[in-house]
Amino acid sequence: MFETIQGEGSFTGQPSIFIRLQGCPVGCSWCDTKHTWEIDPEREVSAPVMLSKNAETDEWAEFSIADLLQTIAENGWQAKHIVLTGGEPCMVDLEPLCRVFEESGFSIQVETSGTFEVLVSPKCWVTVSPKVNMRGGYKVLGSAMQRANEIKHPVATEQHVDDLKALLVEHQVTDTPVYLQPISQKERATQLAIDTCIANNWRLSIQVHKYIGIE
Ligand SMILES: C[S@@+](CC[C@H](N)C(=O)[O-])C[C@H]1O[C@@H](n2cnc3c(N)ncnc32)[C@H](O)[C@@H]1O
Ligand SMILES: Nc1nc2[nH]cc(C(=O)O)c2c(=O)[nH]1
Ligand code: SF4
Ligand SMILES: [Mg+2]
Repeated sequence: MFETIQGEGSFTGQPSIFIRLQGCPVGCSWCDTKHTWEIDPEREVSAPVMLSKNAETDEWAEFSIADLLQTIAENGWQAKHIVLTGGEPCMVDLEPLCRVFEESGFSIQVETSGTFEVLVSPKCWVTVSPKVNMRGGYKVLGSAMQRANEIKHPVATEQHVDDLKALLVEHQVTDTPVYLQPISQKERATQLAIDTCIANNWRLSIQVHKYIGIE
């Protein structure tokens, strides 16, 4: 859990509190958070120890919703926007968490692969980053594509663009904003994303935090 600037998608630039949930079975080869994949019982630590970490780690801790709110208050964090990410946050029913945070005056956003049912509050902003043919064998759910407030697709090859176009047709998505996000700041991927955004009237998401060296 950390406070930073949202670096992706339509909330780019928004001070945000990130809550990174441990665990993801989707298996994207280029995933930039592979340390979140396994929930290894031997890597469990206490909540205070988890919060003291300032580098990527495969350690994890259990937090109650009250613990999360207390952490925000204790740190004096001023952001009013919460980003639930991971790992794959939608392996959990996030609705109770959304409700408590919204009652406390926060807006909520979830970053998901769309491979699990999206259980969130009606007001939660849902960013679906659909995954096609990843190692874990999961498929993007139509219900996630329909619920998406934005679709953010990582690209490095023409195949990634074709995969996205096929998904948009399959799930009849026409009005949702589409972002292309170059995979791992590669120059060719960035050029492909720029050209494809212009050709399709889509938007570009360049993971701003990685260019300015923040979390
Ligand atoms: C690490 S994922 C966690 C949330 C969820 N599992 C998902 O995939 O949306 C957060 C975002 O980072 C994107 N992402 C992961 N690795 C990336 C990389 N190497 N380059 C660009 N985007 C990446 C994902 O597609 C997703 O939009
Ligand atoms: N600054 C910042 N913005 C982000 N937007 C989505 C992220 C993620 O890992 O889900 C992320 C992240 O890790 N850091
Ligand atoms: S679904 Fe998200 S967290 Fe899981 S492997 Fe893919 S990018 Fe990483
Ligand atoms: Mg990230």
